[in-house]
Amino acid sequence: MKKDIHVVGAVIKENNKILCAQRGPSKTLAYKWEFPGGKIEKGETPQEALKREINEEMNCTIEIGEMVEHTVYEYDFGIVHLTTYLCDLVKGTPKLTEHVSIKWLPPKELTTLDWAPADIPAIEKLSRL
Ligand SMILES: Nc1nc2c([nH]c(=O)n2[C@H]2C[C@H](O)[C@@H](COP(=O)(O)OP(=O)(O)OP(=O)(O)O)O2)c(=O)[nH]1
Repeated sequence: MKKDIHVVGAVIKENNKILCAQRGPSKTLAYKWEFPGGKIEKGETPQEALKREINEEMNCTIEIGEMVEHTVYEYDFGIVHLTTYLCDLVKGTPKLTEHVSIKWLPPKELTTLDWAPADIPAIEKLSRL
C-alpha cells in the first residue's frame, strides 16, 4: 500500500502577486513548481507545520489565512494530501534556500508554469481570482 503524505503549502500573496517556488534537481518532482511548505510532522496542526516550514525554508514569518484548496493526488512514491492556505508575509523576505528558483506572478499567469500535479486544482482556483 502506498504511504499517505500530509503536506501544507503557502500561497503567499503580496501586491497582488503570488510566490511560486521551483523544486531542485535531486528531489522527487524535479524542477516542478510548487508552493513553499512541506510535510506535517507528528503532533503539529497544519498551520504550525506551515509556519515552521516557511521559517526554515524561506527564512521569513507568515500569517495564515483562509484555506485555498485540499487535494489528494496519487504519485508513484505515495499519496499526497495537499492543503494550501492564503498567507501574508509579516517578517522577512522569502529567500532561496531549498528551491532553485522563485517567481512572483499575478494570479492569471500562474498557469504558465509547470506545477506539481497535486497543485493543479489550487492553481485553477487561484487563476480565477
Ligand atoms: N511543499 C510542497 N510540496 C508539494 C506540493 N505539491 C506537491 O505535490 N508536493 C509534494 C512534494 C513532496 O513529495 C511532498 C512535500 O515534501 P517536502 O517538501 O517536505 O519534502 P521534499 O521536498 O524533501 O520531498 P521529497 O524529495 O522528500 O519527496 O509533497 C506543494 O505545492 N508544496
